[in-house]
Amino acid sequence: MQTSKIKVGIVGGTGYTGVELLRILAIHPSVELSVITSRGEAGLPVADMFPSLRGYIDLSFSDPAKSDLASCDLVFFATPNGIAMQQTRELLTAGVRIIDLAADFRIQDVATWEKWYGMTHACPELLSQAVYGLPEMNREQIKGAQLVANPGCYPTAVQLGFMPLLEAGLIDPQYLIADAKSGVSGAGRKAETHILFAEAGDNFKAYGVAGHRHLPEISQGLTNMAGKSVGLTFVPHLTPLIRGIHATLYGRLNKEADLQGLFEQRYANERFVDVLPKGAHPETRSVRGSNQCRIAVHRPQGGDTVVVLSVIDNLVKGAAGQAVQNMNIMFGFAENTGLEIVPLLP
Ligand SMILES: NC(=O)C1=CN([C@@H]2O[C@H](COP(=O)(O)OP(=O)(O)OC[C@H]3O[C@@H](n4cnc5c(N)ncnc54)[C@H](OP(=O)(O)O)[C@@H]3O)[C@@H](O)[C@H]2O)C=CC1
Ligand SMILES: CC(=O)N[C@@H](CCC(=O)OP(=O)(O)O)C(=O)O
Repeated sequence: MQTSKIKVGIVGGTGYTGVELLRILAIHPSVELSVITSRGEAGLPVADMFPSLRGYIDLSFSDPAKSDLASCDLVFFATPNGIAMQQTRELLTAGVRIIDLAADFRIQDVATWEKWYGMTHACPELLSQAVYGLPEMNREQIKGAQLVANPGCYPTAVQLGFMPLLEAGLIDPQYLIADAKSGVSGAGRKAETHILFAEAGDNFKAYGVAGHRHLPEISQGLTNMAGKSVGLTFVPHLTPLIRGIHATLYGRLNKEADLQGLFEQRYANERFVDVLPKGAHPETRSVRGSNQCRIAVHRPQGGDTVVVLSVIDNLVKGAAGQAVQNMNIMFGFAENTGLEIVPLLP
């Protein structure tokens, strides 16, 4: 159990997951924020860019190339894929622990990673020591980890929804369907045409049906849960929400079971997974701004198809909140420290 404050750095403080980390860490009692980087905004007070943080954060952005990350106890990378891996070896050698919110260390098989991410991995030798940071699955390994790969947003919602069923061997692992919808903040803060208000507003579309880079990440996790290979169809959609992911998951039951009881029991001790009463339909706004995943399990008309509904806030349980949950576990803080956030309504 760590008693003094830890020094924390954030690489990528101007993006959506970066500012969400700042919102949560600004009032975390065991954290002293010491570095927040931006390549383009070095020198600018953080609160000038994000007035929501006025009175909470006095630091200015610093240039990542000139920042003293090595003096931190922990560095979060809230950067695009392929950035954290360039500095990981050096930081780990300096004794700094790392949580990467991007995908550099999420997939254990380097050939699979290189195929889906279209780049050469800078430190494949470190993959075996990276722990996949889904606490509900890997809590014990996260405790001792120096390097945590924070899960993707869709992978968090999908894996938490399928986990009880696959662990119990209740569904055919070769026939899994994840139909998932994301808010636009999932695409990040950079300017891109498809996320302009006039393109994404009042619109709804699927994308990446032929193959999205979260497919191998989700398949890897589901394979570990099932103990055998899985067949997954994953279809993401873009919705005109700012925050939120809604995953509708389908599986084929291969034996009778009390599904409601199974989910309630599996997540009974999980602070951030809420199993709703039988027949409920979780809404994205019931988790907005919070680290909660809310799940409901259905069996339409009592048939052999199980339908799981899983909602998260992509920026919190799908990114920054889960990263702080992992930090709390790594440093021996109570797992919910800084994360008791009531969702925002309406
Ligand atoms: N948005 C979401 O819902 C989720 C995002 N993620 C992942 O988290 C990571 C961050 O996402 P998000 O915050 O949305 O992205 P943004 O595009 O909003 O922000 C990216 C940040 O990275 C910084 N950055 C970009 N290139 C570099 C570089 N070469 N060196 C250092 N810093 C750099 C940018 O800062 P500057 O240009 O000022 O230096 C910016 O602060 C991504 O890997 C994303 O896939 C994961 C789960 C959910
Ligand atoms: C709506 C949207 O565009 N979502 C992003 C995924 C979210 C994300 O940030 O990807 P990681 O979790 O891998 O980091 C996408 O589909 O590319």
